Amino acid sequence: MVKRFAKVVAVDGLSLAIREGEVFGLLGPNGAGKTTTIRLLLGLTHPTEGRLRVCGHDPTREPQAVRRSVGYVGQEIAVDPYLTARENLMVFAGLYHLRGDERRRRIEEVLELVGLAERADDVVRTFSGGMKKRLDIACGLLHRPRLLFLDEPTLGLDVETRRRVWDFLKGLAGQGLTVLLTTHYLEEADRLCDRVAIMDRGKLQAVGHPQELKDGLGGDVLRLRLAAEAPLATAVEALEPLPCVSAVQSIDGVLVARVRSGESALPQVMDALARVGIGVAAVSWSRPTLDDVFVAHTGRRLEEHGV
Ligand SMILES: Nc1ncnc2c1ncn2[C@@H]1O[C@H](COP(=O)(O)OP(=O)(O)OP(=O)(O)O)[C@@H](O)[C@H]1O
Repeated sequence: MVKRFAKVVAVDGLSLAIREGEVFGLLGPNGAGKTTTIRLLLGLTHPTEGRLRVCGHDPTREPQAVRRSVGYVGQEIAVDPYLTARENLMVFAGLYHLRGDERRRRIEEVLELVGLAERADDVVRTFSGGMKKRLDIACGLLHRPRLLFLDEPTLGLDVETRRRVWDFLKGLAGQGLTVLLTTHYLEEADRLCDRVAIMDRGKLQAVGHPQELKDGLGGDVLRLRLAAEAPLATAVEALEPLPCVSAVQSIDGVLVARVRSGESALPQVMDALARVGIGVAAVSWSRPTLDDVFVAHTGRRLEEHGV
């Protein structure tokens, strides 16, 4: 599938199949094409090339059928802070043409599901960030969708609240709902998603279970901060021929080398750098992270972290 805007190819040859009941994450930096992908799936914009199907329907030709089968929760909190949780849900129920007993039943059902039944008649202004997000999600679940789209579900939430939202989303998926979310938080992709697709500049770089993607790199990742003024290109050239180094890149001023074992490679790496007169200011190594997977595919980092 391709989506081209005037000057930008927002989605470039994306091919994906999401499985029923999984939490699937689209992971990538700003501008990677994640939101555009969700807008395509919702039928809010149409592909320039290619076709897609959502719950058996073509969003371009049957947008109503797609919208009946899916729920959408945007980046911004959509609920009105001056209404109660129940009043907010009444507004959304109106959008879905739910009336009378059916409306009352569904509202009770989603309030239970998101754990807000006891706060149903409190104004949203008094809710925590996580509670507001859960109410937002409740609005997206009122029409009992099979698939829920979440655009950056924990953007701007603190770490503790973020974890609580993850647990809650895992619980929903455990009950059979399929969840497709976008994120640029590595930890979110790692902890929450059954599978992730790493996107960059509209292109799919890798798809798989987070652990599988990390294991795919093999070995350890060695990070070296060189002494001031040391030429990174020379350092890369010095390490490339070493048998213990399977790949080496300079990323944001840090030398990143993939090695079988950090501990055994380190002396050889230090020797090779010393031979070309390069000093090392700091060293660390670890098992690969999803950031390393991103680096391996794009040559850039998704998240900042030091050595
Ligand atoms: N309506 C539009 N018109 C022109 N360009 C667009 C439009 N929508 C998106 N783009 C461009 O397409 C690219 C992908 O944008 P998109 O919003 O899908 O990325 P994203 O991964 O969701 O990023 P973010 O995390 O910032 O939301 C960007 O370069 C963006 O500027």
